[in-house]
Amino acid sequence: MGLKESCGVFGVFGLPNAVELTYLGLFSLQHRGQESAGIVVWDGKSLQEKKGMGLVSEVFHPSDFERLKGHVALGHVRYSTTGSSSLKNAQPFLGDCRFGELGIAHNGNLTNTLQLRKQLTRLGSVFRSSMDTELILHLIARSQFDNLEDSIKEALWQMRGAFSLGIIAPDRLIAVRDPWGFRPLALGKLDGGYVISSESCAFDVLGAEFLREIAPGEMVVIDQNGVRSFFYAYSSRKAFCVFELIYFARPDSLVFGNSVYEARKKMGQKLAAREFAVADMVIPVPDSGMCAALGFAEFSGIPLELGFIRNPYVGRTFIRPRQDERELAIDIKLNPLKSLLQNKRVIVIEDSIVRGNTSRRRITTLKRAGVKEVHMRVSSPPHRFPCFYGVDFPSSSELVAFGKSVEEIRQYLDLDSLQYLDIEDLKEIVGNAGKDFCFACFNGDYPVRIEKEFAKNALEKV
Ligand SMILES: O=P(O)(O)OC[C@H]1O[C@H](OP(=O)(O)OP(=O)(O)O)[C@H](O)[C@@H]1O
Ligand SMILES: NC(=O)CC[C@H](N)C(=O)O
Ligand code: SF4
Ligand SMILES: [Mg+2]
Repeated sequence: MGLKESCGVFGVFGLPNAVELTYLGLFSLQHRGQESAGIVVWDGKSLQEKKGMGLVSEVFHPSDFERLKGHVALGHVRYSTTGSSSLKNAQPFLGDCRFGELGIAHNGNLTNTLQLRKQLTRLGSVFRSSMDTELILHLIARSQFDNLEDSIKEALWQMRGAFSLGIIAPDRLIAVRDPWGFRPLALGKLDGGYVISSESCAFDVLGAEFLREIAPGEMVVIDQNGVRSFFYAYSSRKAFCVFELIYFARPDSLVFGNSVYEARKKMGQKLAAREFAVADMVIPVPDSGMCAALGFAEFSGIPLELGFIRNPYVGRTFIRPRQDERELAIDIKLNPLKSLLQNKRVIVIEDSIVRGNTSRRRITTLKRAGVKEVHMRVSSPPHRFPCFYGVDFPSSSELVAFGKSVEEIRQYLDLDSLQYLDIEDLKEIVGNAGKDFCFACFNGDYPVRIEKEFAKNALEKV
């Protein structure tokens, strides 16, 4: 995992070991964000927090579980998309207002960030972070309503773009999904309490029961009286992020009504249905190419082999600043199995090619291992446009497929052949002809308008 992620949100209501459970939940969501992590707990009097830079295992220590006690907790793992990767921007983001202390955990990206920041600054708001997430807290605090739930609603009415939120308040946990439904968020039950999570895989680990996904435009309030839910807004256009199914989410999660594992296998099957190359074996690029490769091999009858051996101790390849160090890190992560590959014609299954650096390097190492022909099959269409909804994809000019035909990409990557998943096939796999999904990074059709001047560091300079 590494090049592109989204954040993870996890919360617990009504269980005495809420912090431990949230820690375990965040562990299962680690693939969604590796820059910083945090947990906030309601201890009956106030909100207590622990946040830090790095992985969940690096941020929390046994002593934190002694100090942080309570039955309501909210956690977050961050991959920055608005604002720098720094401690001031670690989440959940806390603030004290007339409704008491609030903590917000956000997955997504607001698309009217600059407009809201200008508006709030004019009203006298003072900011502590450079995140879009902080704007939400200010909007709630400034609401005309005299109760928290209506104030949150009023804030939500002013927000555009992608936001799956967990909000912790005195004795309350609130979960919200934006009306387009860009990012996932699910509700579960554990013993006498409730849990919310970006992905259902975290429920399985805790032994929690998956109740349902929170719906687009829905707000769920959990307190001593149980669970209440209502719709605060409606959009006829839905925009579930199709890339959650292709890459971000874990295969053992259920996202947007789809089993991620099954969806990925089908992507592989669709690729195989259009296959023309003659090959000795199919090899996945671990980790995320695995499920599609299974589907491809099953459909085509070409044997599946583990041509790349994964070093389980290598995580984040992208933090190496220098190109030569990056290449070394890529090589350390996956090593081609020479004895298997020598003189063979292989079909390599990858889930996506973004900048092309990783893929180019992988192909070089395969050739060095003696592979005769490398045919690459990608279980997504070519990435030609940036994402503004919670994934830090590079600008168009950095995308290897931008302005290039598939044949030009093939030449650039030095492949014997290259095929991408057809966008129509992808739409068929996700159901309802893809009408409820966002495909903007593939086709440039942005479901929610983007501010022209937006940049990841836009609030850094204001
Ligand atoms: O645009 P490129 O530079 O060619 O990179 C594309 C690769 O990056 C991602 O994998 P990554 O190694 O980050 O994580 P994974 O182990 O989860 O697949 C993705 O799955 C591709 O394999
Ligand atoms: N990837 C995300 O969901 C990021 C959430 C929020 N926009 C931030 O930058 O912190
Ligand atoms: S642009 Fe791509 S990554 Fe971003 S929300 Fe849409 S489908 Fe997902
Ligand atoms: Mg990969």
